Amino acid sequence: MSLNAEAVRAASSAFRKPPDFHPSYGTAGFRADADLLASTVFRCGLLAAARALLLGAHTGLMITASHNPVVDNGVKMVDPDGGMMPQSFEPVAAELANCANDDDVVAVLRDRVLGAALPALAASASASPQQPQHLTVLVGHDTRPSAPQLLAAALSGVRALGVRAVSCGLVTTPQLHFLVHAANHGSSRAADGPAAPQLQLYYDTLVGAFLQLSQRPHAEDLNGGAGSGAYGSGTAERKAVVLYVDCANGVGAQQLGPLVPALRGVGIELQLRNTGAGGGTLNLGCGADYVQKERMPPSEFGDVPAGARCCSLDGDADRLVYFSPLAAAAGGGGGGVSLLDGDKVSMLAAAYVRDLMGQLPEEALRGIRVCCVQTAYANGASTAYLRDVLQLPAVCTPTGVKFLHEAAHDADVGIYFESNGHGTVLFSQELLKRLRAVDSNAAAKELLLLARVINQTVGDAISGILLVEHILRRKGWGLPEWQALYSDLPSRQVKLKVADRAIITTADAERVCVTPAGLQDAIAHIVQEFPQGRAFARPSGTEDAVRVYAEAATQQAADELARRVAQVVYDLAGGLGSRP
Ligand SMILES: CC(=O)N[C@H]1[C@@H](OP(=O)(O)O)O[C@H](CO)[C@@H](O)[C@@H]1O
Ligand SMILES: [Mg+2]
Repeated sequence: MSLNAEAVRAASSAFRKPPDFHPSYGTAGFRADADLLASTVFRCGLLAAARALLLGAHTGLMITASHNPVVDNGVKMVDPDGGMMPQSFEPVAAELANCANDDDVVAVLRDRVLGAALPALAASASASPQQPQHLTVLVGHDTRPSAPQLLAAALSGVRALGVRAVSCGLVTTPQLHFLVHAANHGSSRAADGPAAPQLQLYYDTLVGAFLQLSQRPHAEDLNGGAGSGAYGSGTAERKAVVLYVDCANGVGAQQLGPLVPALRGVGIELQLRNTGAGGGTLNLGCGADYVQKERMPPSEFGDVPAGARCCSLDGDADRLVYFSPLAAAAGGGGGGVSLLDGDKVSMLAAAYVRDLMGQLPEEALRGIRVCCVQTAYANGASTAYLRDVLQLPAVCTPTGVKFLHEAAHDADVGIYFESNGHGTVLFSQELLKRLRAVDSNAAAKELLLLARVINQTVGDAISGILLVEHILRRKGWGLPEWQALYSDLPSRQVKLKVADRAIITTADAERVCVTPAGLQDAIAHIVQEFPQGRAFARPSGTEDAVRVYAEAATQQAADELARRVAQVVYDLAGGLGSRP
């Protein structure tokens, strides 16, 4: 087998890179204004096909810009295990995306991507599974209007290397990751690759395990079931719970569809809002990012009563936050929300997993490590709860799921969530083996089912809803009891523009600025004026902006701390526009 340079060159010529566009592989892949992206997505198609060839396995591509505005789009690569492409491959991905012309595309692909592997591929037997026609790249996309055009670019890139391209159509990002994993593992692995995506397997796995958990005897409620939860006190008689779901006018609306009847059968009534049917715009005034950052109920929630149980997904349904609308102030001013963000989901999951692990026999636990992974954005109160109450080890990584996921993999139970609601719980193969060996133990059985409810490839809002609802039901809790696990420290996030955000470099999981000179000293100097103060600044990996985070003892102090830190960033890092 050799690279058909002519086929690549010819296909590439239909997807020219705009000369002034210099894409970089950011926190979650390439993202930009959708009009700029056709060449990038085409080249990611080449790259996903090349990775399939290099690894002799099916790979994936997801076209989405997640929580970003509808005019943006983006592309993320999925590896055969359903995880993200390794970070070591990012520089060459960026190099390929930045090639100025078709000849350079061919050269980078041949020399830098396939280079070392081509002789081995050529030497492989003719019927080998590495033959391109036996390998598939699964391509999914979200609801953005630019999706069809970018999908065509992706398919063309994959096919230029002779690899099969299969469109999965409209799917959530976590579903695409799941499908890629399923295509490479277990009974669904077809010799010729998956001809059609197996979404049914996704629902059967997650929802099937959730329903099994729901049927388990309720007498095992871990806290005796004394909460205010709509599930009642753990007795057989349960009231139905209503969960209002903000789908961000994104792909989650359609993909939650199959859950509605399934969950109704076990007393959970999903009320889907912002499904796109009402003409709303993707992520505009709605979605997990909006609710988490603005602390306001999303659009289409005007009639939802104060105190109701609500959650919010982002545009590609890999983030989840819960919330409850607060009563509007007298005089009509809109009430905010009582927010249960990714940190709260993480602590709920950690507390629950810890309880279950405590019920396992000694032999199952020997040498097993449970760990929680957070970023610098995690509320300080959650980190303190983890350390002082749960007494679980905590790891802090840079922003971006790729970092958290990797760190979580180092433990046997790795619980990771970003504050914005992106995360999951990973179980090691060793722990699953031990649990199977003691599966007459009720807690072991429950952990095994949880490992199926929880998407093991990537953070997943659908899977997150099932996890949270299961834990609340088991504990007999409503949102107030969950919220009371710990009280968040008041915090504020702001962003500002600078001439070149790359001049800000950081260390210590982004909690310290290394450059420009003097910035860290200035931030440290300001922070010490604020009781319980903590603040940091870092360049965004998805937007042309610098983000500033601050927390302090009062909201007013957190706001002031964020403003003061934004001012020194503006002064020392080339701020644009008016000074904060
Ligand atoms: C503060 C914040 O929410 N940052 C987000 C945002 O990254 P930035 O690098 O901060 O732009 O988008 C990422 C991708 O969705 C997400 O992983 C991350 O948590
Ligand atoms: Mg997302």
